[in-house]
Amino acid sequence: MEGSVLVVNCGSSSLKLALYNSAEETTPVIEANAERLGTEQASLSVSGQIELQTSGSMDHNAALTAFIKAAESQLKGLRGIGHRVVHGGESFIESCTLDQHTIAELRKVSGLAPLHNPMNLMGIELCGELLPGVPNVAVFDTAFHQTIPESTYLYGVPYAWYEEYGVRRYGFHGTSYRFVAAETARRLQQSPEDLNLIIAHLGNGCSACAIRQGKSVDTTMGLTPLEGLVMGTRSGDIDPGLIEFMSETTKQPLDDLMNTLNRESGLLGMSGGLSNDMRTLLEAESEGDEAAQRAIDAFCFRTARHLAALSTNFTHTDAVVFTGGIGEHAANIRQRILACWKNIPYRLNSDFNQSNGNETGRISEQGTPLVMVVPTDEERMIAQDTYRLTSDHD
Ligand SMILES: Nc1ncnc2c1ncn2[C@@H]1O[C@H](COP(=O)(O)OP(=O)(O)O)[C@@H](O)[C@H]1O
Ligand SMILES: CC(=O)OP(=O)(O)O
Ligand SMILES: [Mg+2]
Repeated sequence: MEGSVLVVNCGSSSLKLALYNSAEETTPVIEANAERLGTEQASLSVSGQIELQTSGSMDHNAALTAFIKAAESQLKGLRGIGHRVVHGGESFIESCTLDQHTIAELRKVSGLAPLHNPMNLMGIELCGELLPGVPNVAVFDTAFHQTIPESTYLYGVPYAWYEEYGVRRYGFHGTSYRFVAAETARRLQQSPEDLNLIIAHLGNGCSACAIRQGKSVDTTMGLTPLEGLVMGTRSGDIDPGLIEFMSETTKQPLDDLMNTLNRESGLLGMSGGLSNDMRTLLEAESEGDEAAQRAIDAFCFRTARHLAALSTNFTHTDAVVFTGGIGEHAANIRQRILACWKNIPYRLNSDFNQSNGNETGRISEQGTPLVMVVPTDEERMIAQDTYRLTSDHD
């Protein structure tokens, strides 16, 4: 398929941009990676044929604007722009092209992914302004989880809440799971239909997913990307009664409490405000910081507990796969998570683990249950869908 496609992947505090010149390309011609957005320590780095390096105070909008300006000549005559959209609600079950009507529909579910959908919509609008006339495509995190059965996606609440308000578990990071499941099968030289996988996507947002024969059957995130594992700034699972208790005790309004659960909890909150970033916490821990250790220990235990729970979906698990920034790079964290999972004899090969996987991505000893590291590539998936949904000729 002809023409170039730009991919805009807005995470909660990151922005990944990639420009592809054809649908068959596995590596983009230009890549940009912005991290720690919304803080004083934000940075934007680029690889490929443009010059751009910025750091300091920067948000998603400033990073995307700087990139589009710097890459102006390469972005001429784009075939399409693919956007990651985290929450598609019940209306969007697969990738689609965007127009005023679909954008208005998306706005309605924005409150269900407060750290993401508003940024995703900002990216769509900014591209419409700075790159007018180019078709925009939305690729949803929720789409891959459409195969989760009702018994798994329902909460133990009145059924009318689901029927009337769409209260159910949706699941996120689906584009990542779609890529990693296919890539794992390719590396194992097996068909995805022959594999039962548990994938842990550990980045700023963290979730895990049970994939049976290529299809998502269970995942840890829910109605919103707040449920499940301990994350960078998000609490993950809590007792819902905690909200009433804290509201009555501290007289904080609901908005403030939700803000704390989304933006000031997780690794950041548990480390007493030290950091939401695993690299910083590991460094602090190695220097004897007890708060960092406490946060990391809780992160590892909660992750192991959820991975073990997901394994109830299978009679046999073919592989546990780590992905996302932490999953792909933090050997120490992978080792500690598996050490917390005591009823299965996972045994890592320390050379494989330290090098983030052998040639196939294996990190466990041969002859022991298979554990792998498989780097995700959400951008490539988004590019593929964008090529498919836009035409060869304008
Ligand atoms: N070498 C590393 N060691 C430990 N943690 C890492 C490393 N590289 C990245 N990370 C962590 O990965 C997380 C970001 O993950 P990433 O998947 O890139 O983010 P996002 O969810 O925004 O896409 C941060 O906590 C960061 O500290
Ligand atoms: C859904 C989600 O948590 O995304 P991210 O990891 O990019 O924050
Ligand atoms: Mg991410």
